[in-house]
Amino acid sequence: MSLLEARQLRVTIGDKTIIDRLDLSLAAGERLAILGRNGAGKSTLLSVLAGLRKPAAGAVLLDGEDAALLHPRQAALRRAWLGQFQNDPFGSTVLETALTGRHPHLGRWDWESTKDADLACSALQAVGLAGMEARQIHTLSGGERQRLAIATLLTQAAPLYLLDEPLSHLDLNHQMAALELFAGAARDCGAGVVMVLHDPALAHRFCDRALLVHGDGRTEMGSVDDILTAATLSELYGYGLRQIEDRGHRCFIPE
Ligand SMILES: Nc1ncnc2c1ncn2[C@@H]1O[C@H](COP(=O)(O)OP(=O)(O)OP(=O)(O)O)[C@@H](O)[C@H]1O
Repeated sequence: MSLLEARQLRVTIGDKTIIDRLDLSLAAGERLAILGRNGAGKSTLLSVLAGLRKPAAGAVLLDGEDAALLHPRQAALRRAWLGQFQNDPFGSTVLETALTGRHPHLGRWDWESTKDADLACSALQAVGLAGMEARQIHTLSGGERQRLAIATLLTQAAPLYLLDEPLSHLDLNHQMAALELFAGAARDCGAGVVMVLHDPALAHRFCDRALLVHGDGRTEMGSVDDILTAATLSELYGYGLRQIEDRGHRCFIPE
């Protein structure tokens, strides 16, 4: 069964259709990149795929069940969603924040267990935040806050990750580390990963398939080898690109 399925999906913002008749299916271990211009509707589509926003038509299935019918807790056990912005209205430590990833797994009156704390600590270690557990989140740098958001997602340990610009605020080293982490989750644990990316070279390197969102209802999907080409991307972004291959990796240089 697919971790994620979209059937004849239509997504609108006001009276504008941004996605029309989209069918997609994501199996365990698969990684899909979503690319498109600013404002094309990538975040809106991702929130529909997460079951956080209703489609205008069609359906989203999470592990075979209609996302619209799932209780938020059930949805959170099936998918972990990384939004573009982190809201921190209250003071909290790094460890407390990472532990919120366990909340969908706990009963109404349960406290987090030692096992939950161990999971959170190993996720913090995986993103290079070990030793910062007691720090207040307001004291973190932008990149550290983004890595904490990723650690919180890993602590949630859902079978499907929906990531909206997971590389925001990250330097090159941490960008590669974050992408390697999700590649490992897909390879070793069979996690499905859908990520909105702005770098087609990283999408080619770290994903199996790509979905191009044109912003007027049209979408194109295919294997990264087939669809991430200078021709398709030049049209997508409205800017001429040249393609370079190096040791199996594909790069795109603006003309
Ligand atoms: N509630 C709203 N009211 C009016 N316009 C909206 C609303 N929500 C989104 N939009 C508009 O819909 C369009 C799509 O937004 P979305 O955030 O999905 O784009 P995106 O492809 O993720 O862009 P970016 O690459 O800049 O993050 C944008 O033009 C945005 O301004």
